[in-house]
Amino acid sequence: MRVAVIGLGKAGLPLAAVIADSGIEVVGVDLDPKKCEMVNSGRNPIPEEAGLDELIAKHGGTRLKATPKYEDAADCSAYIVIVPLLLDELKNPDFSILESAFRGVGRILKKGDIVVLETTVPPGTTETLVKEWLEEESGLELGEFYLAYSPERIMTGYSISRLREFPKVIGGVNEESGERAYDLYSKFIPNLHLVSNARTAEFIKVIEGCYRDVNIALANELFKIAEELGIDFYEAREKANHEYCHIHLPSTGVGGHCIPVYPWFLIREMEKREKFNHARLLRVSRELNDEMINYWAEKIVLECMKVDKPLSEVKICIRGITFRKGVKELYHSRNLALARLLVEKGLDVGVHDELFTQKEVEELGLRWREPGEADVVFDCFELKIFTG
Ligand SMILES: NC(=O)c1ccc[n+]([C@@H]2O[C@H](COP(=O)([O-])OP(=O)(O)OC[C@H]3O[C@@H](n4cnc5c(N)ncnc54)[C@H](O)[C@@H]3O)[C@@H](O)[C@H]2O)c1
Ligand SMILES: CC(=O)N[C@@H]1[C@@H](OP(=O)(O)OP(=O)(O)OC[C@H]2O[C@@H](n3ccc(=O)[nH]c3=O)[C@H](O)[C@@H]2O)O[C@H](CO)[C@@H](O)[C@@H]1O
Repeated sequence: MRVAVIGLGKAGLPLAAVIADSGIEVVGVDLDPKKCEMVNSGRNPIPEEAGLDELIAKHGGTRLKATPKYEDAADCSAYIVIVPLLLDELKNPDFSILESAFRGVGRILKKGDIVVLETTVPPGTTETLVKEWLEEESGLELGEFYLAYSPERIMTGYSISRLREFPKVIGGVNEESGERAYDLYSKFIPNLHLVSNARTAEFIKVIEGCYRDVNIALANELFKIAEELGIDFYEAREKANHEYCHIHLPSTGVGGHCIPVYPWFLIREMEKREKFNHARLLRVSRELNDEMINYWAEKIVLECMKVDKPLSEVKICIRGITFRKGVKELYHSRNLALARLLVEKGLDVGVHDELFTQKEVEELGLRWREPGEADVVFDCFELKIFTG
């Protein structure tokens, strides 16, 4: 059998490599021809992913063949789709990338094939939109092909170990699809759980993100209260946490492609159904986390006011602009948003990030500054303000 993985990004490539490493032939379809070339020559385009270098060197171009053309995957019998789903400016899911990927699969779909979606989506997406796109494009009806959903639960940097150890759930749009998808995934995922249906599997992933967002909002709120009361939050947190209490870590807010996005799937769906009160906590948590940059900006300005210079001449350095430490990714980065907010306030802000070069920072429209050349340094990951 041959399996196609559609989308060789931070989530899709580790999955494709793990499937290939289990002995199955994989065709990776990605619109980016440069990425395909790299994979086929055994070079890993995601160097921060532990263990991926070895797998790509071993299977790239042999058991794992990458291509920008869907037609090259026409002789596969299983199609796993993992391309991004972003939010539009009104925070509604923008399905355009997913639609184009499924229409691509629909054009080469054959009787008996199985299709599995892994991208995080609003519950109900697989059984409605995805089914329609595939049926329209292939001329087949569900039953002639099988359709399921299994959320990707990796974390960039730890994806290979997560795929091999972390529990993974899978659910079909009907019973037969669920069973077939379970049999397929059992060949390369050791810790696999079949759930009632695709909608439940979709919900599981979304609520995991909601749990983190709400709990991080709580941690941020408690941090602010602790500061106000003159209490060391971290000391208190360490002693407060036990089996039944897990207070998360405070931050400049929640960034990345995942956690700030998923609550909106439920918020917008409840709004559509006019159930406004069903998603109030989710909405408030989003606001609290996004507003953390205002809290930190105020603290930084107060520190700048202690420097013996006019405020606009105080040299500030924002250290760390990625959405989390160690991952070169700026999507919804609150650290980057904080730097931009301080610039908008007319302050002399430079940034420093060990994952970026000066040129890359300048291309973002920001100034590069070494921490040693600043009067006030804010470390976005340590949440510490230093004076120079
Ligand atoms: N990265 C993570 O930590 C993570 C974790 C869990 C779940 N996910 C899920 O995975 C999804 C994808 O995330 P990612 O981090 O891999 O994104 P990414 O941006 O790293 O990669 C997406 C890849 O898809 C390719 N692509 C785009 N449109 C395509 C199309 N029509 N056909 C084929 N290829 C196409 C792009 O060229 C790119 O290589 C997310 O939306 C999320 O739902 C990601
Ligand atoms: C731990 C984990 O499995 N996570 C994954 C997550 O991965 P991720 O790459 O988005 O990273 P996270 O660590 O979750 O951080 C997100 C943002 O939250 C901030 N944060 C975090 C913890 C905290 O206590 N206080 C905070 O403020 C942090 O700074 C950053 O901005 O999403 C994936 C995609 O769905 C999921 O597989 C999965 O849930």
